[in-house]
Amino acid sequence: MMIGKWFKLKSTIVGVISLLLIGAGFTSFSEAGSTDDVDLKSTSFIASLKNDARMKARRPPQRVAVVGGGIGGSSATYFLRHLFGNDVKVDLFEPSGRLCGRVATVDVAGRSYESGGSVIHDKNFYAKAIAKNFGLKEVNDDTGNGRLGFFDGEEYVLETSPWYLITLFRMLWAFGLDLFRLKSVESEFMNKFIGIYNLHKQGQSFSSVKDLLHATGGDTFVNSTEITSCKLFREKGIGDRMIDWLVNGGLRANYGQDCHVNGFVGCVSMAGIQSTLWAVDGGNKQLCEKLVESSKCNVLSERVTTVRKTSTGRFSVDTENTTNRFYDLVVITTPINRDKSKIDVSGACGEGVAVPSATEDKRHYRRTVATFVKGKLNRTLFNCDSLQSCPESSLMTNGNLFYRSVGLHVPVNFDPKKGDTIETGVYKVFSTSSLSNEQIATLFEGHSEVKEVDWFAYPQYQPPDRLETFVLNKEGLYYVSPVEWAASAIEMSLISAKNVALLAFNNWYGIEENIYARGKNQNIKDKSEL
Ligand SMILES: CC(C)=CCC/C(C)=C/CC/C(C)=C/CSC[C@H](N)C(=O)O
Repeated sequence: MMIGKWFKLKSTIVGVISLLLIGAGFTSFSEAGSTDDVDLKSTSFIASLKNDARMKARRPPQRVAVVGGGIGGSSATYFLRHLFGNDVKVDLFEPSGRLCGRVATVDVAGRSYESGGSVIHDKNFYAKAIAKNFGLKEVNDDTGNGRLGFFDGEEYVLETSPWYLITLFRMLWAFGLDLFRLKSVESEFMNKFIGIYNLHKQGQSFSSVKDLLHATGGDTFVNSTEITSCKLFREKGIGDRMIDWLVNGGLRANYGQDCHVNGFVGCVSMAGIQSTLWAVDGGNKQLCEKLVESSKCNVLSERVTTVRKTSTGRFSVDTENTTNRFYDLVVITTPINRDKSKIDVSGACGEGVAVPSATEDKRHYRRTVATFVKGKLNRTLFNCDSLQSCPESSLMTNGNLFYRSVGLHVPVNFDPKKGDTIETGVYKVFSTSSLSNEQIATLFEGHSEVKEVDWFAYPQYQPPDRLETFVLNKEGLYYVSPVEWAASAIEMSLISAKNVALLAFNNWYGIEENIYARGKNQNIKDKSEL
C-alpha cells in the first residue's frame, strides 16, 4: 500500500525529474537549506546589536503605518513589531477589512477552496517557519489519482501514470535529456535564491529588487529578468517541445501567460508545478490572520488615498475618511498601478526617486478569472469517463484556447478521517475572461454549482522587467510590491516584507553596513563562515 502511494506521489512531472537526479547522484541539489536558516523575529540580529551605540542614540519610531492587508502587509506588521519592539504603535490599513488579499478562499457547495495564491514550495522557508510558529498544519494535495496531463485542446499529448516507471518512460520519450537540463536550471536558481534567508538572518537588507536578486544570484538572476523565459530555457539547451508543453503549460496555469514572461518568473513557475508543494490546512489566509493577530496592530478598514510628507518631517496617511494621521514610518504593500491601487505618493517620495504612479505607469496587471465548477468533465473532450480516470490537472499546450488550465481541487479542510473523499473536489478553470454558459457546457457535461472569482492576479510580465527600489524616501517611506515584477508568489511577498522591515530598521538606526551596495558585498558573510 505504502509503495503504491509513494509511486503515485512521485509521478508528477518534476517529481520524476528529481528522482532521476537522485538516481544520478545529484542529491545535494535538493538538500540545501531548511527553516533553521530563518529567524522570523530577527532575535539573533537584534541581540548582536545589544551594545551598539547607534541603538542607544535614537528612540524607536512611535507610529508606523502599513498600507494593505495582503500577505506582504500582514507579514510586515509582524516583522516590524519584532524589529522595533512593543512600544511602537502599528496601524494596518486594509479597506476591505479582510486579510490576505490575493490569498483567499471561495465557498462552493458548502465547502471552502483556495481561490488565489494556493501553493507553497517546500523551500519557501518564511511560509514554512510562519506555519510552524503558529501551529498551522501543512497539507499536500495527494488525495486524487495524481495524474497530470498536457492537453492541446483536442487530445492529451502527454499524461503521467499512477505508475512511476510508466511515467518515467513517457517522459524520457517526450523530453529526453531535457529532463536533466531543466532540473539543473531549477536547482541552480532555487539553491542560490534560498541564500536570502541567511542574509536576512544576519540583518542584511537590500534597497531594490535588483540588489536583492544580485545578492542571491549575481548577474545570472538580474539578467534572467531581462530576457524571456523562452530565451533563458533555450540558452540552457532546453528544446522546443519541453518549452511548449511543460514551461508554457505551467506558466499558463500559474501566471496566465506563456514563456514570453521574464526568465526569473519562468523558473519560479516551474518550481510551482513540483511534487513538493503544500498549503495550509484550513486555508493559506490563516498565515495573515495569525501574523496580524500576533503583531498586535490596529486594523483600520479605510482606503488610503494619499501619503504625503509634512513640514515636521513625518508622513501623513490620508484616507477616504480621515486626514492628518501622522507616522514616522510608512510601508506600502499594495501595488500602485492602474489596475490595482491608485494611492498618490508624489508628495512623499525622496528626491530623485521614480515615483510609483497609477496614471504614469503604463504596465498592467493580468486579469485572471478562476471559475469553480462542481460538476462532471466532458467525457468526449477530455477522453476519460470518471473522476478517477480523468487527469487531476490539465495544463494547456495550446495558447489559443478559451481556458488556460483545468484542475480538480479538494476543500481547504479536506479530511479523509471525517469521510471526505475525492468527491468533495471541484474543478478550477483559469481563463482570461468570464466563461459563458456555452463555454462551461463545452468543458462540463453537467454541474450543480458554478462560482467565479475575477481579479488582477499578477503582473503582465514584459521583459526587461523593471527591478525597482523598495525605498521611496529614506526618511521613512518603503514599498514592498516591486518584487512582484521579478516574480509574484506568496513567498516573494514574505521575503520582500521582511527585507523592507530590515531596511527600515537599518536606515532608522544608521546600520549602514547592513544595506547592500551592489558590487561591494560588504558585510555579507559566506555561509561557511556562520
Ligand atoms: C528562484 C526559484 C526557482 C524559486 C524562488 C522560490 C519561490 C518563490 C518559489 C515559489 C514556487 C511557487 C509555489 C510558485 C507558484 S506560482 C504562483 C501561483 N499562481 C500561486 O501563488 O498560487
